Amino acid sequence: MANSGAAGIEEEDTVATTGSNAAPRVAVAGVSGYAGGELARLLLRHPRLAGVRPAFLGRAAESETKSTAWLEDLHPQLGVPGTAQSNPVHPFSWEWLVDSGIEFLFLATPHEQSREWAPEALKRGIKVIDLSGAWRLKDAKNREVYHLHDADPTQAAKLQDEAVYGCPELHRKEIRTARLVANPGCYPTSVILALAPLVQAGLVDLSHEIICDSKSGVSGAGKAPSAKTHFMYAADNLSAYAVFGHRHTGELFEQLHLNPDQIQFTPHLLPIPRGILSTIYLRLKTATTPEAVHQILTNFYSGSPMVRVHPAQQLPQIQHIVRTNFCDVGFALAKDGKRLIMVSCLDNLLKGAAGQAVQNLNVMCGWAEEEGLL
Ligand SMILES: NC(=O)C1=CN([C@@H]2O[C@H](COP(=O)(O)OP(=O)(O)OC[C@H]3O[C@@H](n4cnc5c(N)ncnc54)[C@H](OP(=O)(O)O)[C@@H]3O)[C@@H](O)[C@H]2O)C=CC1
Ligand SMILES: CC(=O)N[C@@H](CCC(=O)OP(=O)(O)O)C(=O)O
Repeated sequence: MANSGAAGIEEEDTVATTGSNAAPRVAVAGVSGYAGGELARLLLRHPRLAGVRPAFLGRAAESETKSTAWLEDLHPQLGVPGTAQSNPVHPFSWEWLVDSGIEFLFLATPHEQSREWAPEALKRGIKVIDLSGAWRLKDAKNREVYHLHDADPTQAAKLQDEAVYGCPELHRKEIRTARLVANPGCYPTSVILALAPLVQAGLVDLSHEIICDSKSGVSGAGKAPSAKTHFMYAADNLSAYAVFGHRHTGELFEQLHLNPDQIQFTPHLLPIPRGILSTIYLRLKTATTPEAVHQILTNFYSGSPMVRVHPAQQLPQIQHIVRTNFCDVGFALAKDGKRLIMVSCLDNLLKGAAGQAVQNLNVMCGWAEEEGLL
């Protein structure tokens, strides 16, 4: 799996290895961010990567922000900077990545940067798992919300066709052989995993709009402070935002094969650091029983270790999934057997971002999907 090595490169300037060549060499760009920090934590303790240290990259050397020398300066929870166990952060450089024999590049970077870097990586034979929204949407209309610019639109269109939406529970087979995996958005992961089994089974009465009411902790907005994430606004508060126009709506249309008349999505900012809870209101075409709904969900997720289906009426809670890679899915069915409320919960930085990205790496490498995530 691993490349043969980096001929002519100084030992300390490349990815540090500890002897084994069996593990692939992986790198994280955007490691100073919230999702990048979680990726670093997961990759450093991943059992399959024990022989080869992951590489961590900051911005390019010539960019305005100075790259920090140690990962542990950026994320002190990972250890003490400057010790034998600490990890260097390299300035972003294609030459360095190629010379270091990197095979998988995680992009925990803004959408525009990921749109530019993914083709560059693939050109150099490096597979990409992109955490941004840059490559998730097949329909150009849905993508407009990201205002992406392509240096080579023809090549970008080809790559967009090739990109695989990185929801292993739906696209495991395609992810296995993908070169470019577009990790899903945090909100869409929670909504899609709750709805897909029922929508795919054709059980949902789509003459009634599906209403998705989602609430996210503040880390969903990234580390850059803003008026919205300011303590004085976010604390002791609950607010709806991006009503009728959140950029994640396109992912729901495309992945659930629904149109704007059939599904409505409203996000809310919750005054907690991390976690998402989605409450989804829908109607079934014919009256059914809680046991039948539960059976459909458990059948759908029987081979999916990261989704936990709750028994009827036992609704998931954020406390139970925070700092885990699980998505918990539960439901309550009204007495009429038709009005159904689905509730799903996940950690936006894990199953909603870094954890799902590592899950995708596991699938691409043919490892057990949950490795390094339990
Ligand atoms: N937070 C979340 O819950 C989720 C985030 N995502 C996506 O994951 C990606 C990362 O998110 P998150 O960690 O929250 O974001 P942060 O804002 O916390 O971190 C962004 C990272 O990108 C780097 N960066 C910013 N601009 C550039 C640039 N021009 N070139 C290179 N690097 C750059 C930053 O470096 P520096 O420190 O130098 O500024 C930082 O490392 C985003 O695309 C986001 O949409 C996806 C799902 C959930
Ligand atoms: C609370 C909060 O602000 N959440 C972010 C979404 C999280 C995210 O990063 O999703 P993408 O990867 O699609 O950007 C938002 O609503 O914009």
